[in-house]
Amino acid sequence: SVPNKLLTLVLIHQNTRLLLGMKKRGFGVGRWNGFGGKVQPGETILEGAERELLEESCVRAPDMKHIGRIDFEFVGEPQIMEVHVFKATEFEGEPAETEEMRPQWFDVDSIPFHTMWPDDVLWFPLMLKGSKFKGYFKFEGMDKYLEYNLEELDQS
Ligand SMILES: CNc1nc2c(ncn2C)c(=O)[nH]1
Repeated sequence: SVPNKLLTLVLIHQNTRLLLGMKKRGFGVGRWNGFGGKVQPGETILEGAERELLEESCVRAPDMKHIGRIDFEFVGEPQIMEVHVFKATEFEGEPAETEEMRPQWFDVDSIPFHTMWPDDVLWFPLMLKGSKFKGYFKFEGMDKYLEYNLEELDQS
């Protein structure tokens, strides 16, 4: 049994637009996604999310809130990826391209799901409407999930 790999994912959702980044290298290269990465030793998950957002997009989002957790299992890999999802509405600075990501605004009605992780189309609606959620996906390779569960959590 291997401890989960802690990862972060930050979405900036401002009125009818959503900030995504085109991943230029590494895990998920070639797909639009939120900003994030590994949580480092000695930092909280929130600190990791703030650090990755700044590193990958050049903006800060002090009002980001934890809105969900999705565990990803990949067939044949013992370590589960525990992704903590954060959402912000305000940000400071100008989104700018970095070595990791090329940021771009999308209208919430035209999110490029065909060039994103296949699970995103399932949980993005929950993220956009402000629900808190918990999910699990079992992937076989990078393009197919074999099973999943996804639940909205009570806000009360
Ligand atoms: C495997 N699916 C998936 N993985 C992600 C995502 N964001 C970061 N990581 C590591 C995502 O949206 N889907």
